Amino acid sequence: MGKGYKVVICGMASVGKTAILEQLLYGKHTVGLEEGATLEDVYLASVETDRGVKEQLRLYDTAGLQEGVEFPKHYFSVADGFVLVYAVNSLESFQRVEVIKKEIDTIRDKKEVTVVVLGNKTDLTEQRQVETEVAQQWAKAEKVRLWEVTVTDRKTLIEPFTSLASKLSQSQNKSAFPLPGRKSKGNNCDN
Ligand SMILES: Nc1nc2c(ncn2[C@@H]2O[C@H](COP(=O)(O)OP(=O)(O)OP(=O)(O)O)[C@@H](O)[C@H]2O)c(=O)[nH]1
Repeated sequence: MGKGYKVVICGMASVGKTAILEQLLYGKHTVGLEEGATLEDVYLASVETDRGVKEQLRLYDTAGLQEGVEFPKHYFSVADGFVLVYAVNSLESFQRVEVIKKEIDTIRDKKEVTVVVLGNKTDLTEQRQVETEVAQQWAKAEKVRLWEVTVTDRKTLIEPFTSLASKLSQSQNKSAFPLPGRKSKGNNCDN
């Protein structure tokens, strides 16, 4: 078992942050049910990386951001990673993710953080306001990975969190004990 990582889930209100976590971890969210707005909840998850190692993630489900309210800065000091969530049926929620990503970039000089982006609610095809192509181009320019997902299909949620856990463990291993002066021969034993 590896060390734990703190991951903050953020985005506008009602994009499905809580639903994603409940569905991913317990497979039990029923879409469309009215839920109270989140203040902050912490979920503990054990996620398998692409190397087959289990990593502990502490997932902080944050309060949905309201119009004109900034993302609380104290999360920046605790987070090892971020999951930015928008809903594909809300252009405003995508624009909000763009803003949060810029804010995260301002702390990157001081700290290494991993960011992944989820475009949720793809089942609402008729209501789509954010095109896949536009979102993916933005993600490419920002050098982050973006997945379109829907809580109605739990399978879509697995890969983003596996990828996140893998990136977190890679980046921390990279920075934990650098070996000055040694060059990788491409086939080194690191496990
Ligand atoms: N159709 C559809 N509805 C979804 C999906 N994901 C979430 N919802 C619904 O959207 C509503 C809001 O979901 P929440 O998980 O409460 O959203 P949130 O982002 O945690 O909201 P706050 O706690 O206010 O920040 C709920 O009724 C969910 O069932 C989805 O993929 N498709």
